[in-house]
Order: sequence, then structure tokens, then C-alpha cells
Amino acid sequence: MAAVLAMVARGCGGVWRRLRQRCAVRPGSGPFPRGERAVACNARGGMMSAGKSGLTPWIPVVGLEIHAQISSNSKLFSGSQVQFAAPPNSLVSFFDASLPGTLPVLNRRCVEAAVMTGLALNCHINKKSLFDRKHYFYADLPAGYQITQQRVPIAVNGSLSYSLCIDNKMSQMVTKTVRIKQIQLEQDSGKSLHDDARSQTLVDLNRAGVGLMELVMEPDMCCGEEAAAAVRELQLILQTLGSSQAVMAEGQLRVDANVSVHHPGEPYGVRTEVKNINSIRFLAKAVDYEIQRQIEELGNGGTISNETRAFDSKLGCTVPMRDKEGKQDYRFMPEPNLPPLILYDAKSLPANMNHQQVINIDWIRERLPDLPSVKREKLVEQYGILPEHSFTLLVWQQDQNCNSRHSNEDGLPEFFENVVKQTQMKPKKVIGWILNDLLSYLKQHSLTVKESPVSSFLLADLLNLLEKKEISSTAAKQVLAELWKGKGKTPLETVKEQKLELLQDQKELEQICQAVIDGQENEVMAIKAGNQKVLNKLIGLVQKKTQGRSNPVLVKQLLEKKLSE
Ligand SMILES: Nc1ncnc2c1ncn2[C@@H]1O[C@H](COP(=O)(O)OP(=O)(O)OP(=O)(O)O)[C@@H](O)[C@H]1O
Ligand SMILES: [Mg+2]
Ligand SMILES: [Mg+2]
Repeated sequence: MAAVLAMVARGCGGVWRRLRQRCAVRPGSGPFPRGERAVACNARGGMMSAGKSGLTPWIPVVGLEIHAQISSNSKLFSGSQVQFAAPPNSLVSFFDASLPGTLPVLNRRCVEAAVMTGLALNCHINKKSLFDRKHYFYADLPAGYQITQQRVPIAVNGSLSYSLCIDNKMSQMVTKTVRIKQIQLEQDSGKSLHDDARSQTLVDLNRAGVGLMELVMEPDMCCGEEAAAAVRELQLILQTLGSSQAVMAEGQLRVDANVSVHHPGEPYGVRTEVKNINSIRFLAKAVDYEIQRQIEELGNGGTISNETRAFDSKLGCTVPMRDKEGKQDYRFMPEPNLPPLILYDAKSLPANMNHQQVINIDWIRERLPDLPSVKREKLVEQYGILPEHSFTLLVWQQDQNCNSRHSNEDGLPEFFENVVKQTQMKPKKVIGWILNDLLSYLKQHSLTVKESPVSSFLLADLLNLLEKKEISSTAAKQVLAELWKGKGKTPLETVKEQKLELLQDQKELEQICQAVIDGQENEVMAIKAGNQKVLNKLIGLVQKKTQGRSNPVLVKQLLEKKLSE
């Protein structure tokens, strides 16, 4: 065990600690009742787990398949509208319902979105990709097959870099990379609505035929935290590109987590697949649960079968759904109604070609927006803020996108930049006001940046007063609290109304300092005996007496002078 514990170094240490605490607190009970276990990271960032005996470490392996709904007005092969929560079966064309004689017509927007996503994820874009039929029987799949890209997908061999904090500390971030095996275009299925009361199942085909990108990642991850961080970054990239709104709560981003464990030097273990996880928090929990369950099972002499499981968010565990397709034959065959999808680049584009009829990969590449990683780098370079602060700015924006459905609106980074443009305060100081003060208000009131009653202009105005030493930072916080009430007053008006101007009268300030010194004999003795920390208490008392209107630097000087007399 000691050897395994020594490996807690990077990445998933927080998970390890939580799991260990759970085991320590509830020995022999809970979801993993037997045996001691530990999960830690090895040097390459992988998580290692000791089984029952504690002698043979386990290496968990995690690979994700992600279905991202393409942001498009119409479906992948039909003109039906795409809309969330429309009345059941109100957005269904004859093709979506698989009426005989109907044919697919490929949606250009969906292809462009997949190319954009592939380029953003450093993929090779195949200039020729193929469509296939994947057969399976289910009530919400009227054709009996799904059109997908099994043999030659549109994009292959990419990578996604993502960062995660060690032990939940923003200051200790590591960056990792997961390989993207492929991105394929495919149709979504309909939805089965189970009516338990009447023991019947109803089918809604609104979602049938909506364009999806399936992103298949290589099994490069090793714990729930890594999987969660990778999906977070992917979500932000998709939203930045506009290729998917990626709102998980609306099923626009669904994750299948493949998990296995094996001993070092041995081949990968049999994987189970936890299907359709629709929240990043649940993803992390499902993966970690599944790792522990498999270790437990194998440690007790059992075996892992290649099965499909679901995550029960109420119980916090995974449960079997059905056996995996080792037994199920999808009977893949080429889709006869769709020719190969041909894309061009600047070199291969035929002369005199009508641009409306072709897709030029280079044209799309040139128009890619700045990706989140580039945005973060620019923020750090341009404004000198810490990398972890740039991270918080973008992650907060992402949370907003997911909650507010305005994924393309200006977010926190833009707010920060606008404040910086309008104030003389240094960006390094401005970021503190945004991340500590503004964010806590927004969080408290569950508001988006757009809904903030304090605009970037107002905040800049306030910070200018502070910069010009017209108010103290304590007073600035009071003004911010007032501005937050949204009464339409300017910071200066608020300062005047509440009499928060900095005390300029040095004589008055000296008198107040003297009064504080006279009333704090013990503290004065402590300071004189060399305990300088106590000075802060006296500064605080002066601030209190002046209702935060004194300049703490000046107060410190005055107190020091008086105490040395
Ligand atoms: N031993 C393993 N442990 C964990 N994950 C694995 C392992 N082997 C493969 N994977 C992951 O399993 C996933 C396989 O996805 P892929 O789409 O290729 O096949 P599939 O799950 O059989 O197909 P589908 O679910 O689309 O019908 C990939 O994300 C891959 O990284
Ligand atoms: Mg797959
Ligand atoms: Mg799968």
C-alpha cells in the first residue's frame, strides 16, 4: 500500500482522497463493502488502484464517445426543423418517418460544422468520406437502421488538450492531451416515452434524423476528473465554434464512458460502457464508480463482461442495461442513397467551381474563431493575468452558456476586457474585482454577465475613483453593493450620497489615530515589543471609526509615526 500511496502526485489525487475517505469512514459498508482500496496517480498521470490485497496495482483506462448535436436549423438529411421541446411529432418529415420512396438530402451546414470541429481538434479531414447503414431494431428508429459513417468518417486522428487542477487547487493546473480517433456524421434517433401508468410506450420522432457528430476518443484517460475536464473543454470549443450549442441538460451533448482496468504490463481489460451521461458532474462520478466497481469485482475473483450500463444519479452508481454488441450484429452496409461525400481544399478545388456547391476545407480553416486555449493565452499575454484566472474567466462563460442558452453572447472575458479599456486600474487588479466581487454577486443571484446590474462601464467608473484615491477599497466595496441594487446611480453619485469620499483632512485623521492608540494600551505594548501584526488591528479600528473612508496606507504611516514617538 505504501508504494501505491507514494504515487499520489498529479492529476487525480483529489479523487483518491475522496474515495479513501469514504472507505475510511465506512469500513465494510456502502457501495464498495469489501476490502481496502486506494486510487492514486502514477508518474505518467495515470491513476493506479490497489485491489483487495493491496499488492497488485490496477491501472484504470477511460475512453469517451461523445454525441454532439449539430447546431443547425434543419435535420441532417431532411428539411424538418430542429427545435427543443416542440410538441411531440410536430417536426417530422416523410423521410424522418422512413416512408418508402423518400430519399436523404445532405445538409451542408452539418458538414461544415463537422469540418470546423475536426479542424479545431487538429484532425485530418478526409476529402472523401462515406455513409453507412447501421442496423438495429428499436421503436424510435423507424427505418431499422441509422445512417452513420462507419468505414470512412469525415475527420480522423486529432487531439484535444485540456487542463485540470490537482487537489481542486486552481494554482496547480496540469495540461493533458487525449487523442481523437474520429469524428463521424450521423443521425439521431427518436425518443421513446414510457407511460408506466398505462403500460405503454409512445414514440416522438422530433429528434429522429437530427444531425449529430460522434466524437470517438482514444482510451487515454484514467479517472473521472480527467474525463470531466476533457468534456468541459470540448464543450467550450464547440460553443466557441458554434458547431453545437452543447447544452447537456437538453441532450445536445451526451457522453458514453468506456471503462476498464488492468495490471501494469498486461493488455487492457474488458471495457464496460456507461451510456448517455448528460452532466459533467455525473460523468466524473460514473467513471470513478465504475473503476472502483471493476476493481472490487476482479479483486473478489469475478470477471467483467463487455456490457452496457447506465448511471443512476440518485443512487450514485452504475447499473447494467443490456449485453453489449459482441452478440449484436449491426450488419453495417454502404448507404446506397448517398454518394461519397467529397470535400475540397485550395489545391484540389476545380477551376470555375460554384462555391455554393462545394465545401472548401481551407476556406473554413481560415475563418475559425480563436479557440478557448488561444483566448486564454491572449488574456495572459496581453493583460499579465495568471493562467488560472484566464481559466476561470472562460469556464464561467461556459457555465453561463449552458444555463442561459445564449452561447454566442459576450461573456466574462469580454466584460473584463471592457472594464480594462475604460479604467486606469492595472488589469492585474481589475481581475481581482471581477473574479472575487462581481462573480460572487452573479453567483449569489444566479445571473448571467449580460444580466448584471453593474455594467462594465459602471465598474470601470468605480475602479477609477479607487485608482484616483478618491475612495478607499472598503468604500469601493460599499459602492459596488449599492450599484448592485440597480437604482441607476453613478458610482460618484453613490459616493457623495453615502459620504464615502476618502478623508482628506490629515489633522482629523491624526486625531482619530491618536484616539485609537489611546484606547488600545495592550496592543500598543505588543507593537512596541516587536509584534507588528497587531498594527493591522489598529488600522482596522481607524477604518471602522472612519466608516472605511480613510486611506489605509496613510493610516499605517500615521500610526507608525505616532508609535515611534
Ligand atoms: N479497454 C478499453 N478500456 C476503456 N475504453 C476503451 C477500451 N477499448 C476501447 N475503449 C474506448 O471505447 C470506445 C469505442 O468506441 P467505438 O465507437 O469505436 O465503438 P463502440 O462503442 O463499439 O461503438 P458504438 O457505441 O458507437 O456502437 C472508444 O472511446 C475507445 O477509446
Ligand atoms: Mg461509437
Ligand atoms: Mg460505444
